[in-house]
Parts: sequence; structure tokens; C-alpha cells
Amino acid sequence: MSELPVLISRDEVMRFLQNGDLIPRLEAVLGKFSERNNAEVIQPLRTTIPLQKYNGFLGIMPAYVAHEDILATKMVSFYQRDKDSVLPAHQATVLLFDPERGNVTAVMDGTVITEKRTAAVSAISAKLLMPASAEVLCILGSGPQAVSHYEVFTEMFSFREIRVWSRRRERAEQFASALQGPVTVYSSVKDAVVGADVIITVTMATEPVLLGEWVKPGAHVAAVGACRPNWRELDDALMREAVVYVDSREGAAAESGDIILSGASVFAELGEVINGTKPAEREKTTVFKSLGMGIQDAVSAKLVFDQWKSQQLRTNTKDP
Ligand SMILES: NC(=O)C1=CN([C@@H]2O[C@H](COP(=O)(O)OP(=O)(O)OC[C@H]3O[C@@H](n4cnc5c(N)ncnc54)[C@H](O)[C@@H]3O)[C@@H](O)[C@H]2O)C=CC1
Ligand SMILES: O=C([O-])C1=[NH+]CCC1
Repeated sequence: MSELPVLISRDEVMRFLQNGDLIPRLEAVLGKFSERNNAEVIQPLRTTIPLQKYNGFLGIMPAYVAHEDILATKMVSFYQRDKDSVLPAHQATVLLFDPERGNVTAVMDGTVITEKRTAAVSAISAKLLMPASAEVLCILGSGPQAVSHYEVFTEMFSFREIRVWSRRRERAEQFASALQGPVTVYSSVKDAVVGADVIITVTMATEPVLLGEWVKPGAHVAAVGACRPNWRELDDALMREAVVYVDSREGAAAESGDIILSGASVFAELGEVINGTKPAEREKTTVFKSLGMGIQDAVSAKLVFDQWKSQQLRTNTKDP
């Protein structure tokens, strides 16, 4: 009989998942994924169940990463909430398996994993694609993804100015006052993005909020929202003018309204740039269209579990 799985809480995931450890693992697995060797990385397209009655979805994201021997599945629910709703938009759980025996070894909070690994992947895109002299960062949206993006972007890069816009100004103000450093709140998207070198879109919009005519030539856009084939965050002009990078070509072709509805062509996967098989067109306007991948959750969950086990070992050796 297999042992019962351990339960790893939100606070523990927060403590164990540090960007410095996470980013190299994400880069490695994105590179492996783009090699398209099915014996190395297996990640079917996300299965998404619509919950029409509640204006939401349940996404199921299994993955196997052979070089690290990680088998995991994330289940993530996401909802279009009313402006005044206090319910969270996203909640997730990750199951980590023993790939040899087939039993679940750990059940852990996946909400923090989703927040941190998504932001870390956007930071990898910026490291590769943003202009060399990027000074102004603009964040559109003020939810948990805005917070995790702010955290990793300020940890990894140094910006002279950071701007935020949100659908409700008071939410943007709350976001700005809860953070460590100075952030300027804008009431209009146009004013927020004009002149920005890096723009992160982390909204729940279903229609374009960011227009190409406002985007500075050579800027880098990390487009993180709009994960349904009929949802948009960016307009056709931006999608067609920019060099478009994605996390997964298959995922983008099936799920990204910004790509499907604009007819934009995908230039490369981030993993191809990491592998050196496609160039990073830093001097051009670039869009990284992120949708999220099960392999990103799998490597994050393994890192959390390894840290959890090390902590258990330290505690047990202290208390004979
Ligand atoms: N690419 C990826 O791997 C992942 C993407 N996401 C996506 O990132 C986005 C942000 O996630 P959270 O911060 O958790 O969401 P959230 O719902 O907590 O925050 C979303 C923000 O968008 C704003 N917003 C909502 N509807 C809008 C509209 N129609 N127009 C403009 N702004 C609007 C809200 O006011 C809020 O500031 C979502 O689209 C989510 O699905 C989330 C997880 C992973
Ligand atoms: O990768 C992910 O977990 C998600 N992408 C869009 C909504 C949730």
C-alpha cells in the first residue's frame, strides 16, 4: 500500500518557490519542450471544461518531464468575475506523482505556483526580448498576476519608472500602495503605455485593451491574459506589426484569441530562443503571448516538494 500524499499549503509553496531556483528550471524545461522529443517532454493540450452557469472554466494540465522524472497534473479554475466580486478569479491545485509506482506523492497549492511561474516565464521573455536600455515598465491589471509580475520584474531588472493601470482606479491605487517601491497610477491605458519599454498585460479582458498605435517601436509586450480562443487583450495592429513569440505553438493555435483572431503568425517559441534555434529580435517590437503550460507547473511542484523534503530532514535531525 502506498503512503498517503503529503499536503503542502499555500504558505509553504510561497516560502519554497524562490525565483532564483525557479527561473533556471523553467528555462531548461522550455528549451527541452521546443526540441519536440516526445520521449523527453510530454504535455498534451490543456483540457478546458466550461462552467457556463458560473462564467468560468476548469483547466486540466498534465505533464511528464523525463529528464527530471516529474509527473504532475494541475487543475486550475478561472472565472470572469463581476467588478465588485470578492471571490478569487483563479484557484489551482497540483498533484505530484511517483512516476514509477503511479501514486500521488504530494498535493499542493497550485494558486501560488500559477502566480509565480507565470510571472517568472514573462521575466524570461523580457530578459531575452526587451530593449537593451529598457527604463519604463507598465503593468495593465492589478490582480495577483500583476503582483507576482511586479515582484519578479523588480527583482531581476532595474526600471527608472513603473506604471500601473487598472479598470478601476482604486484597485490600481491599492496595488501601488501595497508594494515596496514607487509605482505611478494612471487612469488611461493610453497614457500608461505611451513611452513604455516593457508592457505586461495581466487583465481578464475579452476585448483588446492595448492598441498597437500606443506602443513604442521596439517595446516588449508580455501578454499574459486572454487565454480563450475568443478573448483578446491586444489589437490586430499590434499582433500583426510585432514579432510574436509564444510558450507553445500548439497551445497558441488552440487557445489564443489574440493570435487566432488577428491572423498573426508565430515567429518562435521562447524555448527556441533559449536553444538558439531562433533569434531574439530585441530591436523590434516583440509580443510574448503566454498561455501557461503543465510543464511549468511540473518543474515548480518538484522544486517545492524537494525543498519541503529537505526541510523535513532538517527538522527530523534536530529533534531526535
Ligand atoms: N498565461 C498564463 O500562464 C496565465 C495567465 N493568467 C491570466 O492572467 C490574467 C490575470 O490573472 P489574475 O491577476 O489572477 O486575474 P484577476 O481577475 O485577479 O485580475 C485581473 C485584472 O484584470 C482586470 N479586468 C477584468 N476585466 C477586465 C476588462 N474587461 N478589461 C480590462 N481589465 C479587466 C481586473 O480589474 C484586474 O485588475 C487573467 O487573464 C488570467 O487568466 C493567469 C494564470 C496563468
Ligand atoms: O496556465 C494556467 O494555469 C492558466 N492559464 C490561463 C488561466 C490559467
